[in-house]
Amino acid sequence: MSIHVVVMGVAGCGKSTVAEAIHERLGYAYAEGDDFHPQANIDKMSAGIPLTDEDRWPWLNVINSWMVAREALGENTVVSSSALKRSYREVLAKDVPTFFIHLNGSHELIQQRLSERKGHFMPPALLPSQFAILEPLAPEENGVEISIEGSVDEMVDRAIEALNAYAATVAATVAAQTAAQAA
Ligand SMILES: Nc1ncnc2c1ncn2[C@@H]1O[C@H](COP(=O)(O)OP(=O)(O)O)[C@@H](O)[C@H]1O
Ligand SMILES: O=C(O)[C@H](O)[C@@H](O)[C@H](O)[C@H](O)COP(=O)(O)O
Repeated sequence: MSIHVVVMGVAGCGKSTVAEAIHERLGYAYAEGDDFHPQANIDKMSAGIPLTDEDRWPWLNVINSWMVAREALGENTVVSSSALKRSYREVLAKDVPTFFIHLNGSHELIQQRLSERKGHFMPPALLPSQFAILEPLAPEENGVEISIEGSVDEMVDRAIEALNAYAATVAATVAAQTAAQAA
């Protein structure tokens, strides 16, 4: 069983930064969720208009298909995707065991990091609309929330520690299944 990670949270929380670090440190196949948006979605966000559920379903399905294809190849994956609502996460995790890492921080801190980011289509003015629909992980969802406070290295270390703990539970499950089959 492969491991599939979605790094989630509002625009500017650090998803791409953390997902790339997981790719670099652990070798998981990596995709930037924004790269799967149709041009119409990019145009809409660039114009300062929040996406609707209808805009997001096809995008979420394409990301899910990418993960499902990698699962079939036995690859581990990490993808950045805002995954703001539980219903979005259900689409992302369809037919593939998915671990969500929610990067959480204050509106003020994320606004500041967004306003300093250069060369990105997402206007900082859309941040309130992202917080407005954000549904944090429920206890029964497969994932963890980590703080984005501190340096990039501190944030990445927290994410990798959480992922390693999850990977250990997956390995233990696989070992138990293998032992049961051999018995
Ligand atoms: N812990 C951190 N400390 C300082 N700057 C950060 C930190 N995490 C991310 N950043 C910066 O904040 C901005 C948003 O991060 P990014 O990874 O692009 O977020 P997202 O992919 O969620 O939109 C980027 O300019 C990034 O370099
Ligand atoms: O569902 C959405 O409204 C968008 O996907 C949004 O959440 C995402 O954040 C943008 O694609 C901006 O990209 P960044 O998150 O990288 O800023």
